[in-house]
Amino acid sequence: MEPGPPGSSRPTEPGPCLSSQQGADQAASASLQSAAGAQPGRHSLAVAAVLPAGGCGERMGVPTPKQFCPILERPLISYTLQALERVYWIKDIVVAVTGENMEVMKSIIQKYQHKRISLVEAGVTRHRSIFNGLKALAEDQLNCKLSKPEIVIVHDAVRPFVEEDTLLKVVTAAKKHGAAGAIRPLVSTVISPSADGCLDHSLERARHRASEMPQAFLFDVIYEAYQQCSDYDLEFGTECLQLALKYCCTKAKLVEGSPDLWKVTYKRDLYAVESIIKEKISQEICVVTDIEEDNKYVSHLLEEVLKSELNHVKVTSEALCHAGRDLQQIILDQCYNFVCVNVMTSDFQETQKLLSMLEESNLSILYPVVVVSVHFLDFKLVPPSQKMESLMLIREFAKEVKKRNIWLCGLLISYPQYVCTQISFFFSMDKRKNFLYENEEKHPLT
Ligand SMILES: Nc1ccn([C@@H]2O[C@H](COP(=O)(O)OP(=O)(O)OP(=O)(O)O)[C@@H](O)[C@H]2O)c(=O)n1
Ligand SMILES: O=C(CO)[C@H](O)[C@H](O)COP(=O)(O)O
Repeated sequence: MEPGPPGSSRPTEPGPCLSSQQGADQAASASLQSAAGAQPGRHSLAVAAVLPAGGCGERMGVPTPKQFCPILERPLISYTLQALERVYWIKDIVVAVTGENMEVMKSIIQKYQHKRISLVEAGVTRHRSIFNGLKALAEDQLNCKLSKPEIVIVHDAVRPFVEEDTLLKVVTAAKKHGAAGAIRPLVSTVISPSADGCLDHSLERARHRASEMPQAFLFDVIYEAYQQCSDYDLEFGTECLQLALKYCCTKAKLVEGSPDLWKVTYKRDLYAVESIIKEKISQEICVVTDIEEDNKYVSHLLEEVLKSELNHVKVTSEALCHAGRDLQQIILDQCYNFVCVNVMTSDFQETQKLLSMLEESNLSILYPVVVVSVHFLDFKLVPPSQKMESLMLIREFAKEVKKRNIWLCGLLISYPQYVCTQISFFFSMDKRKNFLYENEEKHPLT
């Protein structure tokens, strides 16, 4: 393991930023994006990623290496893999893991259905792990199913919140400059102690930056740098961009990254990751209904109420008709919260259709999906036995789909009063996070 500087920690507050990318870089980025968009799967620039995941997480102080620590019951590395594999123009993702954890990693890939992943044996330091990943991508490897990319992204397995936009920026800049990396402003000032433990000198904070990940390189540049670098570099180095500079005279372009790019290092970082994930999956609600005019009106009303009450949440409404093509897109885009309206039918048909679509999509393999099934009944006309039946029916569905990580709750609304009732109900949607994760036992079934 590479030694880190004593007492180092990640920045927690934003500071002064470097100016944004030059116009030329933006134009190059746009052209990469449009090429990718215009020709999915036939993108001319071959891009692969190497993920070092062979550390033991000493600073975290828990027996499980941090990349395998569970966040909402799913290992941290699975979130990072998801973030990368969603970017379709990344062709291969090579993950370096220790022999000891190889089987664990394989089972994670299988369980969460990760795609385009190849595994290599990690080295004893991060640089050695990265080098092993690069070797697997180099074309001189015999019997290798991987092919040499033009650009390689290097990204730590323990930085789960990398966005496509950032990846695109570093890849575009690497194509132009040979190397590129994400940076963040420093929060604390960096000082140099002398041998007697006293201050030798202090660096001017505004002139320095924290180097984060992802980084990207022309493959030939970084592979050459790793082949040439000394054992000392491999043992104690912490900066890939520096290797490209030192051994290939390639000056990396520095790209401003987002605050979420920090490296999970200490135990408290796991709590931060969990909060961010909960926040992210609470940001969108889709109101689903069928094509009946009445239902359209109701869903529109719900949408309006939700929008006005939850102004930080994106609210969409979709019809469940014609095999729900639009809805399928919403599911593909990973919305995890649904309100399903059943007005005309008394047997939760719409909800059942939605549940089938969700189950087919495998969305809930990655995160819990919440479905609120709203059912309008005119209680004056409906006998109590039918009310009970409806309640029992949805309770049974709920039990069944819970096994597949779908949280279903039902809301029976007396039709003549439904407008008032729905308003009070949607106030409580704001509490989705707490409702989901903290009050598991109180899962309401109205
Ligand atoms: N021999 C190693 C050491 C580290 N890494 C990986 O490099 C990334 C960043 O390293 P770091 O945060 O230092 O991870 P650890 O070495 O696991 O942590 P610590 O330094 O606290 O022991 C992590 O994804 C880690 O798994 C690796 O692939 N091979
Ligand atoms: O942030 C970095 C980017 O250059 C570090 O090099 C990288 O994450 C290594 O971490 P560590 O030194 O803790 O192994």
